[in-house]
Amino acid sequence: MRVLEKAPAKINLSLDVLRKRDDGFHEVKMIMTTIDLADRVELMELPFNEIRIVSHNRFVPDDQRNLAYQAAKLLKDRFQIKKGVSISITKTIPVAAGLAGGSSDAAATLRGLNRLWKLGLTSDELAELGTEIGSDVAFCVYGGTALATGRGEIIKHISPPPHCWVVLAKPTIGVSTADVYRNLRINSINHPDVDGMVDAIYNGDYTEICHLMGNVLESVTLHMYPEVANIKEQMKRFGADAVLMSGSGPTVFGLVQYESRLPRVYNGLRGFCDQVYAVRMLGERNILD
Ligand SMILES: C[C@](O)(CO)[C@H](O)COP(=O)(O)OP(=O)(O)OC[C@H]1O[C@@H](n2ccc(N)nc2=O)[C@H](O)[C@@H]1O
Ligand SMILES: Nc1ncnc2c1ncn2[C@@H]1O[C@H](COP(=O)(O)OP(=O)(O)OP(=O)(O)O)[C@@H](O)[C@H]1O
Repeated sequence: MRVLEKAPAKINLSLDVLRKRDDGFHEVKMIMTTIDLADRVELMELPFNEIRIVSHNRFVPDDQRNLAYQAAKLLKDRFQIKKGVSISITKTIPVAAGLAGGSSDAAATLRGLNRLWKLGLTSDELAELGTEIGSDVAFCVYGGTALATGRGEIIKHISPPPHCWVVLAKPTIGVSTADVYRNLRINSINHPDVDGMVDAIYNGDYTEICHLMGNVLESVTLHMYPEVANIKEQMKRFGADAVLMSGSGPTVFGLVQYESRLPRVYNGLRGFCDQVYAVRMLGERNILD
């Protein structure tokens, strides 16, 4: 039997860090939403008891370091599954980009194996398991739009943002999330208004959403990699309505309300950045059901 799952990327419309916790993680308060840029995860039963990763992307590990492998191993161990599976990952989401590509592949693997192995787990149970793999995995199990707190695993679903385009530009560098959190100066943070953003989304107020976009990790990554600041500037110059770095970066995204404005932003960025995408938001819940 064969199961296919879509694994979409996320962006953070707002990302605040409240404090460093005793377990080394940071307490966050952020708004995540799914976008229409997705990997494809294909799961196939194997006639022997092994987890096999197939990926033709040289930046993606094909062993136990792969988050999709870890998802399969977790389910096998927890539910004593003695079956093998081949996990084929077709990457579209850029790697180490701040778009939760690996987390979404892991979440897709959890959803897909739940079907393949007929485990009967709920989305909430899958999200709880996903938290053992990484902080972004719980959100990726559901997709949609959410306010995420704790270390990112406490998910409160909220209404989708109004329809608009998202232009993404990924500089050639890859960023380590752990490095970015480590270099964050907690005491000099300029906190974004995350609750205001929840209200703006609820009210479908596009202008206010643009106005309130903020990410406290930006200061760290922009300091480490000045080219990210340059891409932000260019995206603004080419006419995006609002521009922000996603997650720990280095991908920069810009919101564009009117399709007529899209070519100027997209083509402008293509001039000096290899990986540029123009996609829609997929903020509704149950897009992955
Ligand atoms: C930046 C974001 O992508 C925003 O959505 C997430 O906060 C990061 O989520 P992630 O990549 O799934 O992160 P994890 O794999 O859980 O953690 C990677 C590393 O980032 C740091 N980390 C992560 C999440 C968090 N709330 N506090 C942290 O300090 C920790 O050093 C951790 O070792
Ligand atoms: N399925 C996977 N796809 C991509 N990278 C993976 C995968 N599994 C493990 N990795 C490893 O994880 C690292 C981070 O990749 P990923 O694309 O998940 O980062 P990210 O988008 O910054 O994640 P996040 O936004 O959750 O912090 C990569 O350098 C890679 O070695």
